[in-house]
Parts: sequence; structure tokens; C-alpha cells
Amino acid sequence: MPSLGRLHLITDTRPGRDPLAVLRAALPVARADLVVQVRVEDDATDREAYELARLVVDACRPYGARCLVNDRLHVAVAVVAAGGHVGADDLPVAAARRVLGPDAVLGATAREPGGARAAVAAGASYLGVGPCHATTTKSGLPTPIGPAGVRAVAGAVDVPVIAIGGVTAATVPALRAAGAYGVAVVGAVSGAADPARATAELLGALTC
Ligand SMILES: Cc1ncc(COP(=O)(O)OP(=O)(O)O)c(N)n1
Ligand SMILES: Cc1nc(C(=O)O)sc1CCOP(=O)(O)O
Ligand SMILES: [Mg+2]
Repeated sequence: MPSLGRLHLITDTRPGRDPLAVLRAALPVARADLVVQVRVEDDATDREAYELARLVVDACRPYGARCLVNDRLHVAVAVVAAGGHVGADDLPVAAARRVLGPDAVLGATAREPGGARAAVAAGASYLGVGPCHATTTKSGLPTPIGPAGVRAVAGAVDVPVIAIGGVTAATVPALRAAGAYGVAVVGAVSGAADPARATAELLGALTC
């Protein structure tokens, strides 16, 4: 299986956003370094999630980028995505692994070392760890864990740690120094005036 991309772009499906336009800007820049996580609003229908995921899989294919589906693993299977991502309100990791099969990419959210070890033991192939910094993209999150929280988790597991939450190109070096393999972003690319340039800046920070 190819190695996991280091830049995870999560679709921004809030009203007024155009996740496919953002994706079309990011793909030629990041190519196979990009993982696109299809994440829709909770009130989106499965049909809406499926249609978006189908378009994302098709867009990623020529670039060798991989698509994961957040929460809705039946959609991941239906569009033949590379895998999915689950958190505390979703299927348990072991059940998600059974749904996706042994070879799929399976991400799990972990906020501290104990939960991280449990997720890996249950079958997670990478961990989404955060929130690293304050974010306006998602509400109801716990206090940011900062690079120190990332370091605690990264030191406890041997799967890639993807830092998430308020990540920008400027904060990547400290997260990488703390042991993050890569980062997941919404606003740093979707909210940028020039998403292609923002993608290049994030990649530059990840690969230097
Ligand atoms: C890479 C990555 N990390 C964490 C999350 C958050 O997942 P979850 O806790 O299930 O919350 P929702 O995204 O489902 O609201 C993620 N999606 N990706
Ligand atoms: C979807 C999500 N999950 C998080 C977590 O910590 O579990 S933070 C987050 C939002 C990430 O968006 P941005 O890059 O704009 O901060
Ligand atoms: Mg979830």
C-alpha cells in the first residue's frame, strides 16, 4: 500500500463554500501527498455525501491522491474510497475495521495517549490528534492540546499522527517537531484567498 499522504484536506461543506473548487486548486499542487477527507455536515443526506465522495474519488484518481470518508463508512465502501475516519460518536474502531476490511486506511480521533493506544490496538492505521489550536471550523471541541499534546500521543503509538485543529503553515514546524507525520486542515486551505498557494505553503512546511 502506498504511504499515507502528509497533507489531509477536509472538505468544507458549510454554506457558501465550494469544496470541489478548493480541491481542484489543491490537487495539482499536492498530488499524491494529498489525502482528501470527505466530511459533510451532520444534516446532509447520505445521497449528498455519496455524490460528493464520488466526485472527490474521480478528481483524486489522476493525481494518485487518496480519498477518505468521514463517519459514513458505507459511503466510503460505495465509492471505493481508500478508507475512512471515525471518532467518539461514530462506529467503534474495531467495528469500522470490520466494515472497511483489513487493507483500508482507517483513521481514528485520539486526544490523549490512552485513547490513542486503544484505537491502534483496535485497528486504526493513523490517528487524527487535536484540536492542536483554536479553530472556528468546528464547535464543542475540548481545550487545544498544542504541540505538547501531540508529542504525548506520538510517543505512545507507532502509526502516523495527523495533527488537526487550527493548523496553518506557520504552526506546522512545531507540530512536526512534536512528532506529527502530517496535518489535516479545513480553513487553512478552504478559507485562503489563493488555495493553491496555501496548499504549496503547507506542503513546503511539511516537507522541509
Ligand atoms: C484527521 C482527522 N482527525 C480528527 C477528526 C475528527 O473526527 P471526529 O472526532 O469523529 O469528529 P467529526 O469530524 O466527525 O465531526 C477528523 N475528522 N479527521
Ligand atoms: C473537523 C475537526 N476535528 C477536530 C478535532 O480536533 O477533532 S478540529 C476540526 C476542524 C479542523 O478545521 P480547521 O483546520 O479549519 O481548524
Ligand atoms: Mg466523526
